Amino acid sequence: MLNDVNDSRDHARPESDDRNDAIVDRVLARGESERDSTTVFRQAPQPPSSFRQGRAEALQDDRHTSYDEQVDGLQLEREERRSLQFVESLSTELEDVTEVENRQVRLENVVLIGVYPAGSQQDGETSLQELAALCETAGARVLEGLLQRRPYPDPATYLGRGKAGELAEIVAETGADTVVADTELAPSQRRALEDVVKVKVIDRTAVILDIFSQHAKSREGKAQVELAQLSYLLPRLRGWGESMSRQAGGQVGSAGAGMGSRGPGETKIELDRRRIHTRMAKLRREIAGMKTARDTKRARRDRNLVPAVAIAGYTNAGKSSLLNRITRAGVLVENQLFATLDATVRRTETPDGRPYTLADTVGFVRNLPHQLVEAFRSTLEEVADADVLVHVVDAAHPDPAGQIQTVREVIGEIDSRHIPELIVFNKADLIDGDTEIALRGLEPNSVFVSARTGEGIEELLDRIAQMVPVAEVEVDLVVPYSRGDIVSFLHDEGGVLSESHEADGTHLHARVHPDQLGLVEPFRVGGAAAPERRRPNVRHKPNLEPETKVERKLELPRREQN
Ligand SMILES: Nc1nc2c(ncn2[C@@H]2O[C@H](COP(=O)(O)OP(=O)(O)OP(=O)(O)O)[C@@H](O)[C@H]2O)c(=O)[nH]1
Ligand SMILES: [Mg+2]
Repeated sequence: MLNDVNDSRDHARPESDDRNDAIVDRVLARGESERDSTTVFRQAPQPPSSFRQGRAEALQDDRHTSYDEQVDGLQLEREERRSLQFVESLSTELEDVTEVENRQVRLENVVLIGVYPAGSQQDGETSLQELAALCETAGARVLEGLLQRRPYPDPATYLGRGKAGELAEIVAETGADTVVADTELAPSQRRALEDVVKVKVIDRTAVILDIFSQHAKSREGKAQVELAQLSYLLPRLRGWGESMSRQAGGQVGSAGAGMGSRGPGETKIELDRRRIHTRMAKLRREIAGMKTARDTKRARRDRNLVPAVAIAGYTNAGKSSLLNRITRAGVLVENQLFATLDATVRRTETPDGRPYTLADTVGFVRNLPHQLVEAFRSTLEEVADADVLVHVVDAAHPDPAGQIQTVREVIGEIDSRHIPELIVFNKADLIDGDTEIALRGLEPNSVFVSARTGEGIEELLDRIAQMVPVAEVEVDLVVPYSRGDIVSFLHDEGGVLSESHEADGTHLHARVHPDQLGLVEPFRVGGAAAPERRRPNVRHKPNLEPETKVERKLELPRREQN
């Protein structure tokens, strides 16, 4: 776990204050000279607690989480995760401050790199900010971010030759031990870049896989992540072991081996391909088995005709917070990317008392590794099988349109574009009027809410209620000619499927809302109800209290009889 054994740079580092000053100086100097195509947006690292605040876009400060705290049943898990982050020293073991400094728990200090084509600097920066948030979520500390403007990445070293040399200097200056590229690197690019910068090089996909492997809790989630990691590693087997052992000094396979190498770590990497294939096949079988159990559960829900609403959206948009706000479910809320990996399903009701299920789901992210989409397909089925998608968007994010597009792409990948979608802009407490107008222009039918303040939640619930399909019952009726009011009522409500006029009255085959069953009951023939089916809720009137509704229906025939 301790890296002082292997890494001589640690010993050579100045005291942290000096180090900060040096980095501040360098960043400022670079900012002034605005060296050609390299942008450095990263500020100097500060002490861990404040380091997180007000920077990487996906992360906000944690000061206001108290309302989550009250309802969150998973504080323990949260504490456990927090303890993984920013562990600076083993202060209980050693008294001497300087020694403590040197005996850092292995925690990566990373430098980020990205390449963007001319004209998309903003995109490049947003993406790099997000990569910073991802790295921090994985437990690393981000020292610097470099962007190079190039029409396309260098096929050999990703960054151009010259920039790669500059990167090597920065890595040496900052004492970084890992470089993270904002892309999916080809295995050969990674090796070539490692040879230049002399430290471990990983890519965005490896970071995301690492977060998933740290956060996976359920058996199914763990199996899915391992499968995704193995399929990512397979084409990268050659050369990986060699560069890893160079970096980690031969330490392999432990949780301390760092980002990109946890989970099925380096010991597994050394397995030959065939054994990896065997393992993958086994995982696939296991996942398929677990999927059957999940399907059964869902089928049971289906039989009860409880409509399903899935909360989908970009990672960190506030999906779990919304679920908590709506159902007081106690779902883990974290100012972290991919806090949620297992779908949580809760039962709740519309304001007029119709039950539906509400599922929290895994967040999406740009360039979500396709191995993960593949592996999480069964979890994503919670989305695919939903009757309504509540698509949560972080209103305060710099690029909400990009997030919406990314989420819709993934929704498309799992063949779910046909599901009615409600766009919900969350974190309304953080935006000003102009932003709201712009967002309304982007998505005119959207709802604005704040899971934090509760603003807009009632409107959201009404809108969901309008979209939740109504379970309907098909009935056969013989209505005496004296009760033409019933026949016209059914016609008005649009539920008549067939109608014929016989000697004993009007024979009707009709679909009725369960609330109307009492009304038609006296005229039903054939006993048992025909199978129920769902259809879109076109007739539902959300403002009607249940009592009023029943009254109205009972009154209607009587009144019109006379
Ligand atoms: N200001 C503000 N912050 C919010 C609001 N809703 C959620 N947050 C914060 O946003 C962060 C992410 O919230 P989560 O509910 O974990 O987001 P998520 O979409 O479930 O994220 P993943 O599970 O990681 O995909 C947390 O720090 C929340 O406290 C809101 O309405 N206003
Ligand atoms: Mg969540």
